[in-house]
Amino acid sequence: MSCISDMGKLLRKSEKQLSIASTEDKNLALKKVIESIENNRKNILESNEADIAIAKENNMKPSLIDRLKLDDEKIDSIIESIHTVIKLQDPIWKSDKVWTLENGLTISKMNVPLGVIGIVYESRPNVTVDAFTLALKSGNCIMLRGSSTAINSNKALVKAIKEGLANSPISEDVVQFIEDPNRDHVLEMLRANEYIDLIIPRGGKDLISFVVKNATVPTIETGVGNCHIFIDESGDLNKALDIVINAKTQRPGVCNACETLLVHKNIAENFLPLLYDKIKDIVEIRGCSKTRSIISMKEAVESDWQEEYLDYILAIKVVEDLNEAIDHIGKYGSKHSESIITENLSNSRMFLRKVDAAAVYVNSSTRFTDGGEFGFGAEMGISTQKIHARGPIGLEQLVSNKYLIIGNGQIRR
Ligand SMILES: NC(=O)C1=CN([C@@H]2O[C@H](COP(=O)(O)OP(=O)(O)OC[C@H]3O[C@@H](n4cnc5c(N)ncnc54)[C@H](OP(=O)(O)O)[C@@H]3O)[C@@H](O)[C@H]2O)C=CC1
Ligand SMILES: N[C@@H](CCC(=O)OP(=O)(O)O)C(=O)O
Repeated sequence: MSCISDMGKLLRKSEKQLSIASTEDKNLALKKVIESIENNRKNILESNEADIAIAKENNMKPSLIDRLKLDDEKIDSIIESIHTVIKLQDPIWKSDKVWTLENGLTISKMNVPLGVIGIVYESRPNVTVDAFTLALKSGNCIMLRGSSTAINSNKALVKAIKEGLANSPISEDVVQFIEDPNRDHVLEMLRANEYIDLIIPRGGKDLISFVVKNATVPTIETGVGNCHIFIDESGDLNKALDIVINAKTQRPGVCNACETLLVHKNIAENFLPLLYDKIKDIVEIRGCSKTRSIISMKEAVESDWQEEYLDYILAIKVVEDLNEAIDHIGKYGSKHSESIITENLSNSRMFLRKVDAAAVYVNSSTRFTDGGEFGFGAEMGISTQKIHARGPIGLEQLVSNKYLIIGNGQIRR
């Protein structure tokens, strides 16, 4: 028997218990997991050091090592996320829609768990805990398949989660982790309709296209982030500087970092030298011909507009106006996060309405597209598709519904 079907059976067995667990029991289980992460902190950090050492040997780039690395501060923030999810309202067995028909039937639309969720995710150990936490609070069991590059960290975190659950009213079987890095198991997950109700692929282009081609289990796709910032003619240049520097350099290895900057032609000569001065020592800049007529730099070619660098590289294009910026984003953007810097209300409205993306910003950094930042405690991924869930996937997106109809003998005529 394969590891997927073995795990699938355990998950299906635990599903019923978890789907009807009380909020108190789920919160208690999460508190026990927090205690256990604290108790396992040293082991988690040592295991992460092992992953980092291997990543360095394999020449993983620094921006991606930053994504993989855990330290005390990151463990504290993982724990903080669990605390936040504990405080959030339980989305299950809640209804915002109850009505009575003329024949006296009362119908309630109730939130219920999806069942078993499978997630395939990138080299980011915090996702192991975030995904488990959101799944548990929303009454869903979860099968975790993290990146092989984070295997030691993930094993240590799952050990801590299971130890916590063992001291709680919720079975430790509600979470299953695939330890074998063979990608054949991913394919098996994608087709395990008997055991998995929803797959969330969280990663790059190759993963998403592999999933789209092969999955028979329903999926919510997350997507790459080719995110833009457009500095409009009326943009406040001080705000623009802070926002661009934040969106490019705070964590360049993540999907909501800015990859291309679009600058209105009427402010390009003022703005570009200011920006260049601030970032030239840390960010490689590639520009269109108009940008290069203001500052000398490497030429941006067609592939630069398409690329998600996930690195200290920024492409810059000078545009005629708002419409050209919106068209460029429509052509090259990945429908993740897009921002306009403007003091012009009608341009900000136009941008908000016309740009088709999961998160559209005015005068702020694209880095805010994040479940934690949005107040969801954590995120299962950021959906860039429109069906069912769009943007950061939190508790509210991890539910299905069920209609409850209460009568007193009605029949249909
Ligand atoms: N919108 C969102 O929510 C998010 C988007 N992203 C995007 O993800 C990308 C970064 O992730 P990256 O580090 O490249 O992660 P990858 O896409 O390389 O890997 C993610 C996971 O998928 C697995 N995987 C990748 N390709 C395949 C395949 N063909 N078949 C089976 N399994 C596969 C990996 O396994 P293994 O590593 O073991 O080979 C890993 O577990 C960026 O583009 C980023 O923008 C990332 C996170 C969130
Ligand atoms: N929401 C996260 C980014 C999403 C994410 O995990 O992306 P990535 O680091 O590309 O795997 C954040 O703001 O840090």
